[in-house]
Amino acid sequence: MTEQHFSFAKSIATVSLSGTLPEKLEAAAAVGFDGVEIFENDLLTYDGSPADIRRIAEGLGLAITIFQPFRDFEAMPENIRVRNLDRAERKFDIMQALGTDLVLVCSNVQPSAIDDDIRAAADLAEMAERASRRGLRVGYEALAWGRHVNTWKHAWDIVQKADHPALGLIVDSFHTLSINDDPAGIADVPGDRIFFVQLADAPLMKMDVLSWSRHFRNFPGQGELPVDDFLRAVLASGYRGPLSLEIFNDDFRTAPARQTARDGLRSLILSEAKAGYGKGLPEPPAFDGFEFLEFAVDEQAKEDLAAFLGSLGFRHAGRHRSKSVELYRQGRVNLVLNSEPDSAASEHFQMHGPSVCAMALRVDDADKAVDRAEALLYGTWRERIGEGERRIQSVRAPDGTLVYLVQPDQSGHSIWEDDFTLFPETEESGLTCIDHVAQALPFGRMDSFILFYRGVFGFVLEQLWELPDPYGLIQSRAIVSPDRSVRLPLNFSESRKTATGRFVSATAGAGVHHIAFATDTIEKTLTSLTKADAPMLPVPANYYDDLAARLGLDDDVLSDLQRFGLLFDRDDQGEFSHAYTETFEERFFFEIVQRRGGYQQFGAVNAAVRMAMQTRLREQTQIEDFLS
Ligand SMILES: O=C(O)c1ccc(O)c(O)c1
Ligand SMILES: [Mg+2]
Repeated sequence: MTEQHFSFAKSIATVSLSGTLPEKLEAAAAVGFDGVEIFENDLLTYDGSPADIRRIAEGLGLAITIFQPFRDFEAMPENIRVRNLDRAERKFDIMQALGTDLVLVCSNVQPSAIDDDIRAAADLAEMAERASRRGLRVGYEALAWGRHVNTWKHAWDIVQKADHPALGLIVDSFHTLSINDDPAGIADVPGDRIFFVQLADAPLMKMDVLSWSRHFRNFPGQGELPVDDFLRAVLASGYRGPLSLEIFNDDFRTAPARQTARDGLRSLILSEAKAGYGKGLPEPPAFDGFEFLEFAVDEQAKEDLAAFLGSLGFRHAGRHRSKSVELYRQGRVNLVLNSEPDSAASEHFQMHGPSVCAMALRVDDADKAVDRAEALLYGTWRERIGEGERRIQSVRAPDGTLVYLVQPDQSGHSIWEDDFTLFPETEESGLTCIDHVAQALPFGRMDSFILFYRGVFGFVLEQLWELPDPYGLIQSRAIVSPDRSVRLPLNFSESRKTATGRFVSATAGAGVHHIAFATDTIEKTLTSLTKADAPMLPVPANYYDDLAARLGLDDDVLSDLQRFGLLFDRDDQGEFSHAYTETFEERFFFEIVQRRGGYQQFGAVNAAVRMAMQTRLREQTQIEDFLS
């Protein structure tokens, strides 16, 4: 085995998972972790002995990698110093019962702590000496909010001053990266003097670092800290101990433990591979937009949706050779309506009603992408196919929906030519391709989806938006392929009454809640949609007054926008005009967009208007239904 293939032991702190202590251990073991950090609080609230935990862990094949934290120890006034050393001896007893040899001492946060590195070093040396007599070791970690010690370098200085073989350094990516401290120098610490490595990411937020750390950490790859740079520096030191996830996160505390644990292991596999270790991963594929979207429908929904799509200029372009599957097409947009009984689509329909059950992306190499998904523990799926039909590979997104990967075939045929009877072309309304597909996620699932799209596909995370719905806030964040041919805004809401919240309840889970089609001639497109009686969402006149004031638009530009019912946005890069349809059966809707210049956003400034209009229409319909 070459050095590059060295695989690190993978560990997770019990604080990262929900449940009782045995439940946490079971979840960690079930998904394949090698070890766990026992967080003292989880032990205190467990009504068994440390020896019981040791037995459970052993039975599950889990090592106890560390016991933590031991707080407010070093450089205290003399009377407390003696008490602290006694306290340490009691914790050593627990460690021996647990069967772990390492304890984490985090830097003192007490106001009474003395600012004296020599005292701190002497105290830690004394603790390490006592630990070593019992075959135990002590690791010292700088908390970002430590009273006097808050950088890895300062902690390392003290460890060097203490100069005891049973005392080493512990580094934690969050504490270093949250205060913008440079991890590069960790590469120069001798690897065997680093006793333990903790990894955590976090979204960038403006708040005090203690609250940020205690509530918003997430797994590497889910946040915005440069954890990869941190890990590269740490591994350059020669460290070969465990990599351990230590995540304090309010959502993780409530989410099912196995689901969280599996994401954690994925995140470690990914981090290790990016640092050049472990089994390695195939590169993500290159993308070329959406090949199709598939809707799960029954006979009635198929008829209604086909009529809706017809008003948007889609033509019935083909029928599957062996299944009850219809193709609607315009430009490069392919929409598939699947009512085949006994299929993945019908299963989706049973659970979620009429909705998008699969998304297909064009890639250069589907096999490679599926291999990468499998290496990251994601499910894959191959549907039964008829004679001579193309087998399309797919991976399962965190909500269970399929993401198909379509690569160019050697024959030069498209999947449509291979699997469908195609009908002659007719007139269209100028839609060219799918611009973006927006999804509504159940609350608390954003991190899982981000890890999936970033990890498997190498997508890039965009800015977070807070969109005011009439009944609550919606958080929205797009994730896009590096070439931007695939754009996926992801929305979630704490309130069940917002458009996103209602969608999640109505469809029993995550799903596509709108699909945006691109056009190069939006006014012509809207003219033909109006002629076809497409149910477009009206825009209130107030919107245009505000737009005029905000962007200083010419009167004739403004009156054109208003005439076609267009929303508008502009940034340094370019301009964006867009319009929405009404909602199909309270479920999903469509958007028509035109980008000009280098505009890359999604018109988030206009989302509030859209949601207010949707709410009004919905309430109107409810009243009419009630009266009729
Ligand atoms: O938030 C804390 O107190 C805390 C404790 C132990 C750690 O290892 C840590 O990173 C943070
Ligand atoms: Mg830590």
